[in-house]
Amino acid sequence: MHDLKSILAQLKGRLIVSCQPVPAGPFDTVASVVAYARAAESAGAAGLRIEGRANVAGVAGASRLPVIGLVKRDLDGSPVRITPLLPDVAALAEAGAAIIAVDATDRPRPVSVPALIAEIKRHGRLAMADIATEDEARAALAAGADIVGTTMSGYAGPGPVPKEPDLGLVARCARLGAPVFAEGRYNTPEAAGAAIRAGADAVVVGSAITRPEHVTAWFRQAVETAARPPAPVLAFDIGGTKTLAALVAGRAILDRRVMPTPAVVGGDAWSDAMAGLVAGWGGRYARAAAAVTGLVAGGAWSALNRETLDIPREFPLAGKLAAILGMPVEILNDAQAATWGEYRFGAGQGRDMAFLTVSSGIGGGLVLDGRLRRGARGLAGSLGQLPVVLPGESVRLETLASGFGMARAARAAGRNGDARTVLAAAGAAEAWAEDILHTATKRLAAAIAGLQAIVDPERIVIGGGVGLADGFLDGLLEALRAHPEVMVPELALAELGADAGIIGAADIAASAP
Ligand SMILES: CC(=O)N[C@H](C=O)[C@@H](O)[C@H](O)[C@H](O)COP(=O)(O)O
Repeated sequence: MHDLKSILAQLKGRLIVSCQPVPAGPFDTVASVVAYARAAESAGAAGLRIEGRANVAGVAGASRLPVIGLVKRDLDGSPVRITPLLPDVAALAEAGAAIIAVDATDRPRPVSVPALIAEIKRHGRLAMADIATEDEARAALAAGADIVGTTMSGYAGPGPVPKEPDLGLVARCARLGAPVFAEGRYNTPEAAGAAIRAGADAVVVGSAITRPEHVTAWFRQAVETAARPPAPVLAFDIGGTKTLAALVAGRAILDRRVMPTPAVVGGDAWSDAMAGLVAGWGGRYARAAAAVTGLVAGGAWSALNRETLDIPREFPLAGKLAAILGMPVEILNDAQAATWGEYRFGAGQGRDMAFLTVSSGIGGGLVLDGRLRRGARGLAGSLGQLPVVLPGESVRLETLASGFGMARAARAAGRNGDARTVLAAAGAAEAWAEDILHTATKRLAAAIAGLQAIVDPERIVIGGGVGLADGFLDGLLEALRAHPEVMVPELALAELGADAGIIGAADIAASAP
């Protein structure tokens, strides 16, 4: 009889190694599976996950660790592969599995999940339910499962398999109160540790330890992608007034075309205009990207400021562009794309950095630990949206300190002209303009000091037509003097100018696996 409590106590907070060689590969023998199991045991693993009756019997005879047994079958008429049939349960129990894993996803199957779990219990073994959703976990527990495994997350739906493990599902299942084993794509020690912190009782790791073919492919792909000479990428930059298309290789722009952004975004006329803009470029690129004004999250595009561009709510831009171009299109916010461009090829190379573009509006982005941060809603780094509380009102930083904001202040002072006029007049020591510049830079400096306090980047890169104009950086540095020295960042001017967004977007698409 296998005692749930003592086996779970043995596995609690420990590593379980799944020894499942690539089918028909050089390690797909009982002897190799046993060798993997013994190596895992000698290195301190607390449990093993083994596929197939013969492998389970071999490992049970060679190791003292508890074995999670399963049988994979490819059935006609059902996508369920992990222990879908009742006779396999008996065979695994007889071979020495202490725990038997079954696919417990809500999909067409020959034998119901409750019937499989009852069969496992009948043989006195523990039932591990491999699920993909919290609802499936609830149903399996209600049917008597002893352990929930997040094994099937990412494999039971229609979409592509994600790269990262599903820590959110681990956390949600942990709240159900039953033992949870995190499993599936825990490919690094960091991810495995994160699973325990998310509430997992144990972590099952397979490919990263026992499938050298997979690990080799990960490294090969990373090395070859990094070594590849930059192939041209088609990139769009969709702004409030103009839409730019370019063929980009690394930081070089090979070709470019521009058109006014159509007034109505998303209709047939817009699709035709986008297709027309890149007509004749077919065959010159194999990847595509778009940097856009507004918010981007999960392939959808939304307006952040309806005055800049009136985008239909949650517009499926990635899908629409993919249909026009006939290939997947990476989409991202334009300021975040420019941040990545400056990080890869410009003033922020190789360091934790923030980027701020001060032009008609104010946008921004963050690169931390070599990764562009997009944020849960696509907002990360949007410093222009920072609320500024003034007596009696609350407005956003962008409304006050951007090019439009400075031009508005000039009109209020009875002057004509845009932000550049203000900067030129301030340079000539005209008091009215010095006043406006001082007010704008003072507000921006406060936000920048706040950003330094929150993120503490090594460098903040300033770009945008206003940010790069003569006199602006000096004004900003002057205004920063009012803040404690530790909150005054290292500032640098952007190096890629107006092309930063299109270069950054193209590079993100180029470096995807
Ligand atoms: C979805 C499915 O069939 N998963 C299988 C379940 O046993 C195995 O192929 C996985 O290797 C195992 O879950 C461990 O995951 P990873 O190899 O990602 O560490």
